[in-house]
This record gives sequence, C-alpha cells and structure tokens, in this order.
Amino acid sequence: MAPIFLVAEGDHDIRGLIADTLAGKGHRVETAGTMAEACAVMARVEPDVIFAALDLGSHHGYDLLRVAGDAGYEVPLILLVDADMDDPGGVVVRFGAMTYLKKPVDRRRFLMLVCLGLEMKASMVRERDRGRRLARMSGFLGALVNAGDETVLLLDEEGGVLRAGERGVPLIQCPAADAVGRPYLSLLPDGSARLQGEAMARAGVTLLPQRLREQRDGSTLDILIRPVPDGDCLAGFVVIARDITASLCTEAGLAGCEKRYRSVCEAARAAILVFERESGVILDCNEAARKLYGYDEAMPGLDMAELLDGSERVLEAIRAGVERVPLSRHRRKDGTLFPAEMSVSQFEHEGREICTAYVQDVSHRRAVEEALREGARLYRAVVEDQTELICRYTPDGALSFVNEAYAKFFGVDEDEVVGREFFPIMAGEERRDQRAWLREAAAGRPVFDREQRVTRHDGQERWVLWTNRAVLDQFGAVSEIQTVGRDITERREAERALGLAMAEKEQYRLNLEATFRSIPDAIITVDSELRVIATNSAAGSLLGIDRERANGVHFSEVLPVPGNACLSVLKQVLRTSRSVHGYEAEFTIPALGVRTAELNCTPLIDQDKRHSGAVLVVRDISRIADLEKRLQERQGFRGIIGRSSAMQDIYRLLEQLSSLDSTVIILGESGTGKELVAEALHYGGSRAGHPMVKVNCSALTESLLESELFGHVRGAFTGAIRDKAGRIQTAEGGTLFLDEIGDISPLIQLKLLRFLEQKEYERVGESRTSVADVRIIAATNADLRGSVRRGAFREDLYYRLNVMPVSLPPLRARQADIPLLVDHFLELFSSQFGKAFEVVAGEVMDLFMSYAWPGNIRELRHILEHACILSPGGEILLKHMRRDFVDHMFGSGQGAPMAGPPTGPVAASGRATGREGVLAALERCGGNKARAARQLGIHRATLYRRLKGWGLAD
Ligand SMILES: Nc1ncnc2c1ncn2[C@@H]1O[C@H](COP(=O)(O)OP(=O)(O)OP(=O)(O)O)[C@@H](O)[C@H]1O
Repeated sequence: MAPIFLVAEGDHDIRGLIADTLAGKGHRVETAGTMAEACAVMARVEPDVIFAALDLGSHHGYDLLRVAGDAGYEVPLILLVDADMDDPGGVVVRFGAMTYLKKPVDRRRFLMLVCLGLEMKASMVRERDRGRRLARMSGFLGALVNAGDETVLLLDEEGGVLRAGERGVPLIQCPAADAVGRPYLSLLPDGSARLQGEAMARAGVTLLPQRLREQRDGSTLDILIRPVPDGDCLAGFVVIARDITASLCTEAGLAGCEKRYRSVCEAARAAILVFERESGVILDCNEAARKLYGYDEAMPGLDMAELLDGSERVLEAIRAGVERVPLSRHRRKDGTLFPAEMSVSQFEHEGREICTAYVQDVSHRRAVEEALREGARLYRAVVEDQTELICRYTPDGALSFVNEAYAKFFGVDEDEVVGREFFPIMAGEERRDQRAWLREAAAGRPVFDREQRVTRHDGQERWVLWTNRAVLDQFGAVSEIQTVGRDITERREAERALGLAMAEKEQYRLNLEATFRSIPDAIITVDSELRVIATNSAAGSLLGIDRERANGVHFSEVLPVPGNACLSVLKQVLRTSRSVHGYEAEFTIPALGVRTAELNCTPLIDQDKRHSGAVLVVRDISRIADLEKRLQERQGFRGIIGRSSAMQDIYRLLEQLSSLDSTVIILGESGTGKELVAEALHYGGSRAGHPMVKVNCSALTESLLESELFGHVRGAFTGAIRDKAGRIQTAEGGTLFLDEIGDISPLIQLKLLRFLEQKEYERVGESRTSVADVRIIAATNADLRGSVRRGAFREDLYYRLNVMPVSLPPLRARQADIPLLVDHFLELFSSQFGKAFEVVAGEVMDLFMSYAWPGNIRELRHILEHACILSPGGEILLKHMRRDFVDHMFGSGQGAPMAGPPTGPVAASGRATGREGVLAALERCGGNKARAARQLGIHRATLYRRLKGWGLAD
C-alpha cells in the first residue's frame, strides 16, 4: 500500500507543489489548508509522514503531533518554515518534529526528506511494535508471575527482587510491591533466609535448580530456586514457592485410595480385570483373576482375546456399552474352558477408555442349578407317587403346588387350584391356629400338625392329618409351606375302638384287682428282668412287701430274706419258661415268725407269645404243714418207701430238685434205690410228660455206649447200616438216666461234659452239631472222688455232675425203714402172686433188723420174694426164708455183714412190731391206732391188718 502523506500548508501553491511532487512519486497525498482540515484528515487516515507549515492559521503545524499522539500513533513531522526563520532547529527539537524544510522548497532536499520521513516512519512503526511486544511480554510476565497459586519472584544475579508475584503463599514478609528492589533474603525469616541463601549459592555455582521444603505456620512450602543463565553467566534467579500441604494430603489420600483399591481388588472373590477397551490389553488384575485363569505370573500385558472364547463378539458387545455379559466361555492358561458371567464398568482415563470386568466362574453354580433342577424333577416324581396329599403354599396362603393325590382327593385339577387360597378349606379357628403357627414358624417351630375333618370330592367326610413344614429362606423367613396330608379316618376309628377297649380293659383290670385283693394268697407279678410289676394286698400282709415302693424294684430288694425261695422259683420260671407248682418253702416273717408257704409260679406270656415275666402265688400253708407234720413224717415219696429221718431229708431234697432242671447225681451203694430216686425226680417234675431214658453205662463198650448215647449216621463204622438216633435224642424234653456213670471211658466223659455244658453233641460219624433239651440224672455206687484222684474220672465232669448230689443211705443205716419196706413188698407180692401176705413173723423181723443188708433194699426184696413164693399166704415164717440167709444169720451170728449194732429205737421198733410190741404201743397211745402205728414205724393199714390177724381188730 502506498504511504500516505499529509501536507498541511496554508499557501496554496506550496501545498500544490508538494502534493504534485509526492503524487508524481506514486505516493498517496492528503492536503489540508487549515488546522481543522488537517485534523479531519488525521481522523480519517493515519498519515505516514506529515509536512506541516509552522504557522497554520492560529495554530502551529507541530500541534499535529499532539493530534497523532491523541489518536494513538506517532508520525514523523517535517516543519515547513520560512526561509528567514531563526533557529528552526531549536523549534524542531523543542516540539518533537523530525526536521524542517525551508520555503520555497528545494526539490532535492524535499525528496531526500521524503525518503527520510518514510524511513523515520518505518523506524517508528518498528519501535512502536517493539514497544508493544515488550509491553506484551511484560504483561505476560506479570500474568505468569501472578498466574498460579505459587509465589513467583524474579531476582537479579545479586539476589535483589526484580519482580514479585502478588498472589500465592506468603513467602516473603512484606507486600509484593514493597519487595521490588530489596534483597530477597532480607525479606525471609532467619532460618529460611539461611537455607535459601545456601540453595541460591549452590544454584549460582551449578546453574542447576535447587528444591527445598520449608515448614511455615503448619503449612509445607515447596521452594524451587531456578538459576537463570545468560550464556555461561548467571543472569538471575526465579524463585517459585508452592504451598504443598494440601497436595501432600491429597497424595496421602491417593496412596490410601490406591491401597483401598488394592485391598478391595485383592479381597474380592470375583476375578477383576482392568483392560483397555479398544485394544483389549489387560492393565491390571487381582489375585482371584490370576487363580481363576491359572496364571502364576502377573497378567497385565495379556490380551483379553487370550482369555475369552469368541472374544470378538464379547469385546464388541463391551465396546457397544454392554454392562453385563450373562454367559461367555473363558479360557484358562492351560487351554481349558469354563463358563463365566461378566459385569463391566467403563471409565475414561487420560484419553483412553478403560473397562473393569468382574468375572465370576459359574461352572459350580451351573452344576448346582442342574442338581437343583434334577432335585426338583426327582421331588416331583417322588411326591407324585405318594398316596399322601401333598401341597405347597406361600405364607399368604396361595397354593403353589399340589400332587396328583391331592387333586384327586378334592376332585380338582392341579392347574385350576395352583394360585388359589389354601386356607378356605379350614374353619375360622383352624385358620387362626395355622396363621399363629406361621408367625412362630421361623422362630424355631418349623413343623405344625393339625387334624382336620375335610370333605372328599365324593362328599364323604374324612379325617386328614396335615403336617405343615415351613421352608425357610436364606434369611430365616418362611418362604413356603409344604403340607403333607394323611387320611387318618381309619386310624381315628381304630383309636375310638381302642378307647372303648381300653375302658373295658380298665374295668376288667379293676375287677381283677378287686379279685386279687380278696385272695388271701400273695400274688406278685414280675417282668423278665425280675422287676415287680404288681402285687396284691396279701403280698403285704403275708410277705411284708411294701406295695407302695415295690413297683419297678428288683424282686431281690423287695423281699430280701435269706435263701429267698420265691426269688429262686421266679428265676427258674423266667429261665425255663416252665411253671413251678407246689414248691414248698419256709420263710421267716418278722411279724409271723417261721411260715411254710407253697409257691406256684407261672410264666407271663405276652400277645406275641413271648415270655414277658412271671406270676408268683405264695400260699401260706403253715397250718397244713403243721398238721401234716403232726400226722407223721412221710412214709414214702413217689414210690420210695421209708420214713427214717435220712429219707425225710432226701424227700425234701427231691421235692426241690423235681421242679428244677439241674443235673443231679445220685450216690449210694448198689440196691439203695438210686434208679427209683431218678424216676421220682423225673416223674415228679415238669419233664414228666416227656420220655425218661435209662442207660447202664457199665454194660456197654466205649464205642457201643458212644453210639448208644449220641447216635450214629449210616457208615459211621462197620455195621452202621442205617442212621440211628441216640438216647440223648430219644430223651428230648425229658430225662436221661445214666446209671453206673463212674464206669464211662475218658472219651465218653469228654463228650458228656460238652453236652452237659452246651447241650450240644455230634452223632458218631457226623460233623453236624445237634442240640437237645435233656436233663441228665446220673448214678453211681462207685467212689467217684477216688476215681478223680486216681485220674480215672475227669475232675471237671465230676464237679459238673456233683452240683446236686443225692446220697442214699444204705439200708443198715436206716433200719427204721425195714418194717415199712417189708409191708410194702408183702403188699406188692400179695397182688403179684395172688396171695394175701400180711406180716412177717416176729422172729423173721428180728433177723431182718439185725442183718447188715449188703445188697440193701434189692436184697430185702429178693428174700421176701423168695419167702412169698414159698409161703401160701398170711404170715411169713422163718421156714419160708432162704436157707442160705437163715444159715448165715444163725450160723455166723455176729458174722453178718453188719456195719454196727442196730440202734435202740429202730431195733425196738423192729422188735416191737410183734403182737406184744403192738399192744404195748397201743396202750401207750391211748388206743390211737394211727399214733401207735407211727410210733411203731409201720403203716396204719399194716397195724390194722395185724390186729385183724390176731383177732384184735376192735
Ligand atoms: N426205698 C425203696 N422203696 C421201695 N423199693 C425200693 C426202695 N429202694 C430200692 N427199692 C427197690 O429195690 C430194687 C433196687 O433198686 P434200684 O435199682 O433203684 O437200686 P440201685 O441203687 O439203682 O441199684 P444198682 O446200683 O445196683 O443199680 C428195686 O426193685 C427197687 O424197686
């Protein structure tokens, strides 16, 4: 653009000349003849050079400089002065013009001044631009110094303050404006001045920035002293001070946040992956993620694509903003895949999109869900098969499930009732109860039973027992109720019937109790453990049992009397399950003294035919016993004849043994009646209805005896052509009498011992073990103890047999029994031979009484048999006696095998049974024949017979 010249000259010609010359040079020219015109031009354009006349009307041309200054620019002004003007240079200098040009204008000088003017203008513009730039820089510097929160100070190389920021922390102790020109260190507190002075010195030498921290009034200042180099020299310093108290806190806070982030991340059970959304590169992960994906080392740097099967699809969805990837397949380091759910949150960081993914392995949950589904299927299958009515309903009563039985019972369709109310089938009160239970169900009463009468689909009223079971959710609240209904109509009817039966039974019991009360016999019922179940009042009066305390107490404590026969009997009955009848026993009852009682005991059998106890009836027979005793001692016992006291003892023993099952050994010389005693035991006991099998052990060889006792199987030995049952088997339920037991071989002893101990045996030739319920009664006339001592008889068998020995005395030791036995045999032979033998002559009896009877009763029997054969009947005389016996008696006198002289009363009794003796006895007894017979030791019938024979019957 062409430079603009303003020519302000009142002289029209000069103005035209200058303008033309300038225009001729291609410049743009504005002209003004007055000051006003010149100002108007300057308001319109900015001239680059002004030629102005010194005198411009009432104004001076240099005033245009002021106008330009007011308009905001500088312009070189060349004053046009008259040629005769004095000191134009002084005016130029005084008023700031560039120079002057004298009129009339010298063309050459004018053109030179045009060039200079333009040069001057260009220089002014440059100066103006530089000034403006400087001002701008200064403005920037000021802005910079005051821009931040820091205090910024510019120092010269001496440390004097050139400029101080007005904002920021109070680093110096005076206003910023006052600091300029003062030494920086003098503005600091002492300690601070020393430290910063040192730092400045270091910075000045090293030209490296120095940083230090200072504590000021609870704040922390971060001070940076940066040297400003000028080439190799130091131009000054910039001091920047920042209050970093808050940022230190923030840093600490950030560190805390980082820590919390880490701990949350690491504590999280879900795997957490932080990755870049676009690239899928993993930036961070937690321990759970490493474990889940099977990486020992850190995962950052890995690509999500390595962890995802079908990663493109998943990452695409994430990029599209999906926050939940419900199910995707993830890959472990070893290549195995697992199903997982992923929640993704996204955020932007430093221009990057970051995703945080929470990954949860759902393989276990899926297995559980599958198991649950299977469980539900099974549940359904099971409940559908049930005949019980099964339904479920929510706590507000809406049915959620009914099984087929339920639907059938009420005649409804499952789909139809589900969702409907369960409660309407209940009466108001039942509903209240049900709801009350529901309120308590969660608090430890999860089951509630209720019997209810409901109407079946066919209109029938049925009783149903509903068992409600509350199903609790994970928070312990009732989520559902499962109800199982059982039709208990039949049961209720049965209960009603049972109630009636019980009432009847109770009545029956009362009657029975009344009966019991009225019975004078003591009745005690015990259970199988011998605990008393019941007693009647007579048990109190007769046995002194405290009825109140007895129930439930062991019988041995209820009746603690020495040798408690009741207890023994009860034990036996409980053990054998067989009744005991007529067992006599004596008791000492404090109030009544010694009492004789008869015990009867029967096992109690329950409805399953099991023995559940026993009933013991104790009858006081003391009076009867007394009477009996008074009558006389027993003359005999079950075919055994004898009234001697030795025999009385034996009878009592046999009475007790009869009702027991224990093994018995009968000892006694030959002919003393051992077999008779064995028979008495068998036929007088509970086994009487079963066989009694006898074996004479001495009559058989070992092998024969073995086969005889235990039996054999075919082919067991030569001649065993068929199976044979042994005597043991034959005697099942009964008694095996082993006579002459002392003669059995060791083998038989051993087998017998086993049988005695275990009731087991084997048939010869057979390995199978048989069992038999057989009572063993053994007998011997041998000295068994001696055999044991000699080693001929097993000691263990001896003790096993010798549990209950019955020792029969020889006849010579009980001569009192001889007259009785004589009577007995005479009666026997009378009927056998068809003759009436009444008595033996006195002299015969005398012989009998003085003989030692080595063959015992068998010998007596034979002698009498012989006599009876010879005698025609009536009295047995001496002449009917066997010759050898008479010869022996009369020939050898005292040579008879007598153990000792006959003792007084027995001998007297023997002799006294003759005519004189009998009469004397009758006299002594005041004619009482029974008593006289007792005194004489003969049967009452014998006495009558004899008296009749002597013609003294009356
Ligand atoms: N007390 C008795 N009363 C009646 N008869 C008896 C009496 N004792 C033995 N006898 C009779 O005597 C005979 C022999 O008795 P038994 O056979 O019982 O004796 P034993 O001791 O078994 O003899 P052995 O040891 O020789 O076998 C039999 O006829 C038996 O009836």
